[in-house]
Amino acid sequence: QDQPPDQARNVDAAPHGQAEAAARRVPFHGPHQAGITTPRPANGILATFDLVLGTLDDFQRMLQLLTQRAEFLTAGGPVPQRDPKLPPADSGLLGPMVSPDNLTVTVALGDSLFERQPWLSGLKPARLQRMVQFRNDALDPALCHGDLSIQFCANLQDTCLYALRDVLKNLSEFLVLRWMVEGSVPPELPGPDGTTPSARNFLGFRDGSANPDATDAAAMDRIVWTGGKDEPEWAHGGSYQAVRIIRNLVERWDRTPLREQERIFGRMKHNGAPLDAPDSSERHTPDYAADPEGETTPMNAHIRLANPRTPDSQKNLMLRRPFNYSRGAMKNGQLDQGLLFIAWQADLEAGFIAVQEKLNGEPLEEYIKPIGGGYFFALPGVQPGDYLGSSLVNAARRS
Ligand SMILES: C=CC1=C(C)c2cc3[nH]c(cc4nc(cc5[nH]c(cc1n2)c(C)c5CCC(=O)O)C(CCC(=O)O)=C4C)c(C)c3C=C
Ligand SMILES: [Fe+2]
Repeated sequence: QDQPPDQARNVDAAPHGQAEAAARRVPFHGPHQAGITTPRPANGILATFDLVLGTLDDFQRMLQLLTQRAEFLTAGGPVPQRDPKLPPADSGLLGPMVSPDNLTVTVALGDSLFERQPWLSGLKPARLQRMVQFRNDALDPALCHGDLSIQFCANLQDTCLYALRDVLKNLSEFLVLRWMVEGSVPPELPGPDGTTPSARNFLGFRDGSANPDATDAAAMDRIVWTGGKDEPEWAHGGSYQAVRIIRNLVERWDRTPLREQERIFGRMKHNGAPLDAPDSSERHTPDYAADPEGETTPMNAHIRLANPRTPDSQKNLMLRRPFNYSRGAMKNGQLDQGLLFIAWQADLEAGFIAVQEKLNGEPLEEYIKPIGGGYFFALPGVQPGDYLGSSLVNAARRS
């Protein structure tokens, strides 16, 4: 239903005909948090925070407040009007009526929180650890780690920024912003043949072609959601988040022959098809068994290293949900562009870490430079009336 433009700025700000998109909601409540297997909208922010907490009560209060703000932001509604002698209730970025705009707010905890807070001792998810440097990394400490990560995704970047500012304002007592990266992806829209091509990254290749099907609940239970006796009971239904800020050396890439670019990824640039079936489509499954020496798809091609498609490599699957970022120019005159890589998995070691170890030394390294990121654990989902992380707080009270 149309909103008057002066009442709903994120409807007003949307391109003509997009008002319906601004009114769309992604349910906040459920067995798992939204923003992981839900469709990726065009914009995202990954922000991490250091927490200022004295006691477990503070932690509980912080989680309750964060849940309340996320409930409001993802559902939308009128902004309370206050006495003008007081600061306004919000930033005003979206006007007096906030539209949900497909916003998701996904909350995850970092290793440092569990290591520092005595009342969380013994409750850390089994695979959560501090990200260490891989061989091609040039990590900037100011862009790494954090006690808490919040991923904001929405149709419009204004909506993500509004949500971030709302959280900063309402939780200023507990949260200190550590670093953040804003990203975007071209909208994934069905083409003339009815199929939906994956968005392209800043190296010009389709990204996401071989992702597992996020609508397949059984596959997600296996690949994305934590469970099983290895993990503490409170953590069931969560997911490990691997975040990497990966610069793309785009000037060097743009001077690289097309054939070489395609051999580096193992896919055709124009349609994303694997090299062994160049006229097929990005959804075609490559047949590496028919190419044991790597004559068609080099053995060190990115996709072949990342997923050799053997029975054994099934355990290394993950769900990638990245955004492109562009942050203007660097002092040396190069573009500051790259991939805000975000991957979700049930087992961080078998997923991201094992795959990154296989990718170490790949030819793509000449064109990319990881500069930051961290590992986090997304809390299980929340039901109405409850708050995010209540299972952890209850476990901490029992221990
Ligand atoms: C450790 C995990 C991975 C990192 C880091 C990574 C970085 C990275 N990837 C691209 C571009 C593409 N990646 C593609 C496929 C792909 N990548 C990973 C993992 C990491 N990538 C996996 C598991 C896969 C799927 C492999 C498969 O199952 O066949 C592709 C091909 C299209 C697709 O399936 O998405 C591209 C293109 C960049 C640019 C990058 C760092 C900047
Ligand atoms: Fe990749």
